[in-house]
Amino acid sequence: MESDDCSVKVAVHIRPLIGDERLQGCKDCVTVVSGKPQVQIGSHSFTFDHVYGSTGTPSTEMYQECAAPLVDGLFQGYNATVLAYGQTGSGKTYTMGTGCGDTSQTGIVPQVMNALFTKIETLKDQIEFQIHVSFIEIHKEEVQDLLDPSTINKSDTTSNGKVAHVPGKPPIQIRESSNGVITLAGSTEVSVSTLKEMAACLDQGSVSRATGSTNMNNQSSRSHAIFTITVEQMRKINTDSPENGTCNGSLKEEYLCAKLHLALQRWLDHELEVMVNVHEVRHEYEKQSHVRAALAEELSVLRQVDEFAAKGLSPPRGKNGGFARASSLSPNARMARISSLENMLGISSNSLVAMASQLSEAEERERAFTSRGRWNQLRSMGEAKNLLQYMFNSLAETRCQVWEKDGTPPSAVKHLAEDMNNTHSSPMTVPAQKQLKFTPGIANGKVRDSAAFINANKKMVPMGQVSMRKLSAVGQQSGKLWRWKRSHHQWIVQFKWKWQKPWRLSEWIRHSDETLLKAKPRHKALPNKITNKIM
Ligand SMILES: Nc1ncnc2c1ncn2[C@@H]1O[C@H](COP(=O)(O)OP(=O)(O)OP(=O)(O)O)[C@@H](O)[C@H]1O
Repeated sequence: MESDDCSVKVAVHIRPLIGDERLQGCKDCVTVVSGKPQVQIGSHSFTFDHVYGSTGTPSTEMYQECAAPLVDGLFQGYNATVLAYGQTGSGKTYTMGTGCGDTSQTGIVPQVMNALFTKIETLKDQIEFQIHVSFIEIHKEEVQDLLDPSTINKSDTTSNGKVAHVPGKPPIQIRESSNGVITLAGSTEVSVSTLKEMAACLDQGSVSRATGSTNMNNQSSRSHAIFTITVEQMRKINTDSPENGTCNGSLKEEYLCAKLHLALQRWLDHELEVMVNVHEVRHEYEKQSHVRAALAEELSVLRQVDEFAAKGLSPPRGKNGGFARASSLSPNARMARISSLENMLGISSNSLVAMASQLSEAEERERAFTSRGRWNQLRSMGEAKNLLQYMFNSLAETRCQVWEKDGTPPSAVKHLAEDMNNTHSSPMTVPAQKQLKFTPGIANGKVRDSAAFINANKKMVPMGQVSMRKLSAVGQQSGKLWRWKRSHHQWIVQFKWKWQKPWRLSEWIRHSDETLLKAKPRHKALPNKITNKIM
């Protein structure tokens, strides 16, 4: 933790005694070791990266030291999470500044939002930003959407001013896609463009949170809450934005193309979520069913052995290894194992019931998509990426044909290619390379290897002609369901970085452009089906 390279920093925020505690005559039990980020409780010392409050660093410096670097990192392509952890009443809501009170300006989250929009203001001429927020809570092991408009509109206000959730609304599912991305399927993502709009989402979600009182906190938020800010950036081609109508037609076309790519990627993400989920849930369900069957069998053997023992008989030998193993246990060990198996089976039953309902929901959604042709053949994120790559290549080829028809590529396009090259040396707009993953393509090999693009022997083929076995061999990453583990109260604010996708898209565009500038004209017509899909 002491190394500056460590990506996890831990800070302690010591809150003062509050009214009730003073009335009860409570005394501070934590002291800060002078000049060190260290606290002492009795004879124990604990060292952290920072200590705020009490006689440590003033709390007002917490944002600057802990959260501001994360906001800067966000603009350089990093994801970040701020997590408040502590027992009930320890000050998480206060520190994060999400309560509807006096910390709504000084807490971490409002300060993050301020800094984010201040920075965006300074960059808005070069970069187009799209910002989304989502706000969920995990309450009684269920994930609730705090920004769901239907819940908010139909919700009842309880006597303590809090909004009760609409009963019957299905909780959000947490999933890990096959490429390791955790998603909250179906959570509301609100698009915001101003600080005021984002603050309204935070307020609205905070009001909707489940609350109750605990021995330590009259106004305890009885849930884990996650406020996620997603920032997508699209580098503007030049300051004479096509939207201002000051650039020529080709440049504008390029700009629209880039936007189209982004829209396509988003749409595809959504489609995939449906497909990948069914596959993953089914796989997990089957695995869990087998585990459960094995546990049930072991329990039955142990009970039989117990019955035999109670009658003073020895259990049948040689039936299977299970009887021998069970008989070798002492009566106490057998009892302990029986009780732990009963427990495990109880838990497993519950989770199987939940998974069965997830599975039937997912299958239902899958059925709703059956009329959508080739998308239903996709079984993993890898396959989808490959298909997407194929579509981008097709799009690039269309552009190639347009240019061939019009003669040499317009100079604006050359500038665009240079411009996109230059983005790789600009620290402000280039994401961390390490976040990028590359998947080999089905039709043309790697995108980077776009010699295929000019090699007529390696023709691109419509998806319908590509064997699904080949597809699955390429995109073979099996997914897992991500399980939420119960832990202490937590408060998380998350920043997700989505620059990766537009960046990759611009990489593809750039690459196609470079190829076009070098390549000889091709006369191969494009598969209409794919072109239509894109347009
Ligand atoms: N640094 C602080 N200075 C003054 N008062 C504070 C501070 N931190 C917390 N408090 C007060 O302590 C009480 C409990 O804080 P808070 O509700 O933030 O706790 P919590 O950890 O979010 O609790 P829960 O997990 O039960 O929701 C509140 O009355 C809050 O105003």
